[in-house]
Amino acid sequence: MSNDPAVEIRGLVKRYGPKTAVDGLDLTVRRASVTAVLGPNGAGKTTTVETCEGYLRPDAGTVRVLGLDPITQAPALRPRIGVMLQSGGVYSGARAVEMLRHMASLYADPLDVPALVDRLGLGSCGRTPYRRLSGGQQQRLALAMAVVGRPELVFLDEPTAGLDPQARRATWDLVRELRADGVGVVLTTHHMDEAEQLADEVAIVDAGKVVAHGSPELLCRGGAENTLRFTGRPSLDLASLLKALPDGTQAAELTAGVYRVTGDVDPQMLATVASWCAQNGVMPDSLTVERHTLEDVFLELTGKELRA
Ligand SMILES: Nc1ncnc2c1ncn2[C@@H]1O[C@H](COP(=O)(O)OP(=O)(O)OP(=O)(O)O)[C@@H](O)[C@H]1O
Repeated sequence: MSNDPAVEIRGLVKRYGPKTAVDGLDLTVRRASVTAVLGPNGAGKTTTVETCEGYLRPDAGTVRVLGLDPITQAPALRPRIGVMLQSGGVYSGARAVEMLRHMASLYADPLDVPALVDRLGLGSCGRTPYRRLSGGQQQRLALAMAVVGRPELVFLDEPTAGLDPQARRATWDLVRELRADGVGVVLTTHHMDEAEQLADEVAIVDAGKVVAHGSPELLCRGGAENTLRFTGRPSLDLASLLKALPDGTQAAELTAGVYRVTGDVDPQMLATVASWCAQNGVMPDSLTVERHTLEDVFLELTGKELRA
């Protein structure tokens, strides 16, 4: 398999009239990995993904998908990618399984349609016209259509929005299998747990730019300091504790006997605090490490106000 990136975006700009939806965005997506694109409403995620899919022409910058230009080399690219749109993109009168079979027939080496129908729980609605499917069934059919051709790369726009927990799990399992089979997956989501569960890389987009990019672990470690809390007797001498800890660490007594230490919380810090407690005859009733979640990092980077 090629080591070239699955997607390479440099300086992408996309405007709708006076509105700049994407504003100089850079992003590289590796092959055989799952990249989650997160961002507030209107951040430019769908616009970016649709540019990669060849539905939108960039106003500036370059986009390469599997090494190809999605606009000028669309005929070569289309058979190699799978696309699941937010709106489904399926003819409304078509029956679910017929549609999927038709899609499969367009590819040289498609997945087994009955097995896929079974996987995604679409068996009972196989003869139902698309417009009569429930929202969740439409989502699952759109996902099946995106993957049936065994693409090298799939774009999934909010694949689990509105799905029940079972369908969500089935979708996650399918995404993990795609990655294991060497498929690159780019998904947009508003579910932080989905990104934490599935993504090898997370790109946080705000106001048309990538404001953070890395593994969920890296973002949670680097984006914000973590916290250690412990309880002991009131009025401990925190100045002496801070002397034992690295520069930049902070400590506070939140309420009588409840302490918070903020900084680079690692095993060494934990050991230092425990040893300081031992030297000072303090028996902590509790000692907990509070890690920042992806949601904390997301809110820190993109703010807490609602977007228009
Ligand atoms: N066809 C269009 N015409 C005019 N403005 C548009 C069009 N499509 C998107 N926009 C605007 O561009 C900006 C980015 O939209 P986009 O759909 O890419 O955001 P998003 O990050 O996918 O949002 P969401 O999370 O709500 O799906 C928004 O301000 C949106 O209103």
